[in-house]
Amino acid sequence: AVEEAEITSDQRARMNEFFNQKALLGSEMSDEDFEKIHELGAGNGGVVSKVRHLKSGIIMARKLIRLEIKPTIRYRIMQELTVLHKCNSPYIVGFYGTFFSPTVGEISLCMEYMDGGSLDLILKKVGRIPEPILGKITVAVLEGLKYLRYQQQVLHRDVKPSNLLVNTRGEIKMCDFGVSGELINSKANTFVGTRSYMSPERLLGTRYNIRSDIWSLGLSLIEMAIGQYPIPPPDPATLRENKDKTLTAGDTAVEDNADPRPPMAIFELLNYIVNENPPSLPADDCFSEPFRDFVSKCLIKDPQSRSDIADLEAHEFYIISRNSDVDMAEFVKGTINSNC
Ligand SMILES: O=c1[nH]ccc2cc(O[C@H]3CCNC3)c(Cl)cc12
Repeated sequence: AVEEAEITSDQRARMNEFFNQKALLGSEMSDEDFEKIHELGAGNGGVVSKVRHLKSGIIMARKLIRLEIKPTIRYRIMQELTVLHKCNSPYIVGFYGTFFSPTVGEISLCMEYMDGGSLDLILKKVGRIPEPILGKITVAVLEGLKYLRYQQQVLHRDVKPSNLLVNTRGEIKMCDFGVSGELINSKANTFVGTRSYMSPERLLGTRYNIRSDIWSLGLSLIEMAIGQYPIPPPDPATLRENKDKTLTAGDTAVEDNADPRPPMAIFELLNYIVNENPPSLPADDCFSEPFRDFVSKCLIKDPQSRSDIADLEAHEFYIISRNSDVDMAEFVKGTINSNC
């Protein structure tokens, strides 16, 4: 078995702080208990807003899940979501509770608010994320996956930059993992978007396991390192151009990294993932050899040969990143729009 993740006293203190907040909530929450502040993001079958819980004053992120489903299915989803009360880890976004709003016919998921937002939005702003920061993100995701798999017996199933959240305390947490079987089924045929972080074996319909989440981590790391979705591999010219474009003081958002090619049609893309070589970090100077090797071990196409969590936690890049002194809080503060 994998030893229970040791967490620092500081992390333990923050988790207790969250539990104390949660205790203020008392009974079942409902629609009229909240005041909407503004929208945070959308995706994975729901819209997420920054809200204030009026009685307690707690600021939360509220995800509204709109599903045209029978009450029996909805009831089962609500039951399965209560598992989230048990998911308490420094690497998993905190969960306040869930409730159903009959008026709007939606399930609400109330979660810890992360004031740095999701990494896809940060990536759009800064262009590319520096390797030392990606090292800390790697540690958080591996610890989070380990916690979900060995303490809660669930797989994430949707690792990607938009499901990785950060805050100005320097914390990195995962959200939107597949905890409810019913919710997974009811969203199964609602694939939207033009990109896939799914592993080749998952696209081929084979059983899903932890190594599929490892593939998604590898793909996400390359995307955050080079500043664009890495399939099909961008040509070296575009990469060089993106390298020069980083956020300078006072800049507004860097326009999307200019990949001149039209996006691949989704079938062509999925076909490419299954049949072509996996993406890799470009061999140019700005990525360390340990980082490149780590990512290549995550993106081995054969799931049997791909590294699993234990292999990766023994990898040089992980050990360097675990021990590195990176000011994540400063990085996140630097990405928050000063003019908003
Ligand atoms: O602060 C948050 N706390 C919890 C959850 C959450 C989810 C968010 O975006 C969704 C939509 C795309 N993926 C995740 C965003 Cl943008 C923020 C939060």
